[in-house]
Amino acid sequence: MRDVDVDDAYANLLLPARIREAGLDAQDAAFATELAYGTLRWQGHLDAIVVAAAGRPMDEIDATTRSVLRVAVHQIARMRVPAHAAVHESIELLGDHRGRRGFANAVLRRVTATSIDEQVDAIAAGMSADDALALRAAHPTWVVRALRRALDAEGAADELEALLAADNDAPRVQLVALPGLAEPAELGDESTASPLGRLSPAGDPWRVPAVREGRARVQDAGSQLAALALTRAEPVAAGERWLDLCAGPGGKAALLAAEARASGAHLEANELVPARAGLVRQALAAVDPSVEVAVGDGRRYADVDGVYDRILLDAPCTGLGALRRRPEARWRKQPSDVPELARLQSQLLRAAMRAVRPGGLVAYVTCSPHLAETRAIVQGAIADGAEAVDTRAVMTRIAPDATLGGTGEAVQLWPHRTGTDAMFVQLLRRPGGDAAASAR
Ligand SMILES: C[S@@+](CC[C@H](N)C(=O)[O-])C[C@H]1O[C@@H](n2cnc3c(N)ncnc32)[C@H](O)[C@@H]1O
Repeated sequence: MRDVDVDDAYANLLLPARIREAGLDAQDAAFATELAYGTLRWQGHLDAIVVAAAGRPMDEIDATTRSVLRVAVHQIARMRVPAHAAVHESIELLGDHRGRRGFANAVLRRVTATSIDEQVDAIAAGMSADDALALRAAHPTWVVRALRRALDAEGAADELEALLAADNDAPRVQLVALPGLAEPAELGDESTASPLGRLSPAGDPWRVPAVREGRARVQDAGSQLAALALTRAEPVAAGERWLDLCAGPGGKAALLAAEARASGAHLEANELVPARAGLVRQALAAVDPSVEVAVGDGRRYADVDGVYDRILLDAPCTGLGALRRRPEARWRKQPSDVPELARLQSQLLRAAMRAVRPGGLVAYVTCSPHLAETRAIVQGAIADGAEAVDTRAVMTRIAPDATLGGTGEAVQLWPHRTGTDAMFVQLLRRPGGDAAASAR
C-alpha cells in the first residue's frame, strides 16, 4: 500500500508478486487481495473518515501510518473483520514506533466509537449533492460528473449509482479463446458478453491449460467485442493488411492476430513505448510470431496514405471505463489529463484515417466513456470527412444478447449492464473506394 501511495506503483503488478513471495495459500491470497484492492478503490472514502477522526489532513500523516489507517478502516467499514482484530493487527504493523502507535490507536478508537454510517453522514452533511455522492461511492467528484454526463447522453443518468457500485465490485477474471487455437468451452461454463469469452474458473487463470499454452488469454469481454467489431464488421478478403496502431500491451493484438490468421489477413502492430512493444511481441508469440511490431509514435502514420484495409485505434485514454480493474487509478487521474489526451486521440485518429485505404475501416476504441474522449473525437473525424459505420448493428450481430449503450451509431458498453469494462467503439470508413473493394 505504501509503494502504491508513495512510489506510484501499480497494485495489480505489485500485489501478485508480493503474494507469491509470501507463499500465501488461496484463502489468504484472496484476503490480502481484498485488503489491498478494496482499500485502494475506497481510498477517498476511507481518507474522509480518517481525516475526520484524526483532525488533520492525510498529507500531514506519515506514509506508513497513513497506509495502515486506510487498511484498518477498510476492514472495519467494508469487510467482516471484527473491529478489535482490525485495530490490533494494524497497530502491530507499526512496529515499536511509539508515536505512530499512539496516534493510530487514538484515531482508530474514534473510528470504532460510532457506526461508520453515522460518521459518513456527518462528513456528508453540508456537502453538495455531487460531493456527497462521490464520498459515498468512493469516486472523485469530477469522475462522478463525467460518468453522469456520459450516461445522460443516452438518457440513462438514473443508472449512475448502479455504475458507481459496479466500479467498486471486484470483477471476475474474463478469458478469451483465441479463434483457431481454443474453444470457449475449454475455458469454463460461465459465458460473458463476448462469443469468445468465458468467466475464469475461481483461482489462478494459469490453471486453465489453454491459458498456460497461450491459446487463450485473460481479457475483458468488452475488449474482445471491440476487436471483433473491426474484424467481423464485413467479410475479410484474403491478403488484407491490418494495423493495430497503439498495441501495447497486446491483448487486442493477440485477438486480431488470431482473427487475421483464420481469415488470411496480415496484421502489423505499432506501439510508442519500447517496453510495451516487447509485451506485444510476447502476446503475439503463441499466436503468430511473424507479426511485425514497430516502435514509434502512431501519429507518423499520417504520412502513410491508404495502405491498410483495417486499423484498430485503441487510443491512450483516461481509462475511466476500467476503474473496477485498476483499483488506484481513479485517484491518480486528473481532469487536466482529459484535454491533453483528447488532442492526442484526435491526432492519432487523423493519422489512422489517412493510413487506411479509401473504403477501409478504422475502429476508434477507448476504455473510457468520457464524452470528450469518445463522441467529441468521433464528431471531429466525421467533420473531417470520415463516414460513421453503424457499429451498433455490427455489435448486435456479434453479441446478440448484450445490452448495448451509446448514441447514434457508436457503441458504449457499461460494467453495470454488460459486465464488461465501459469500452467505447465507433467504426469509421474512409470515404472513397468502392463497395466491391470492401468485399474483395
Ligand atoms: C489503451 S492502450 C492499448 C491497449 C491494447 N490495445 C491492448 O488491448 O492491450 C494504449 C496504448 O497506446 C500507447 N500510446 C500512447 N501514445 C501513443 C502514440 N502517440 N503512438 C502510439 N502508441 C501510443 C500506450 O503506450 C498504450 O500502450
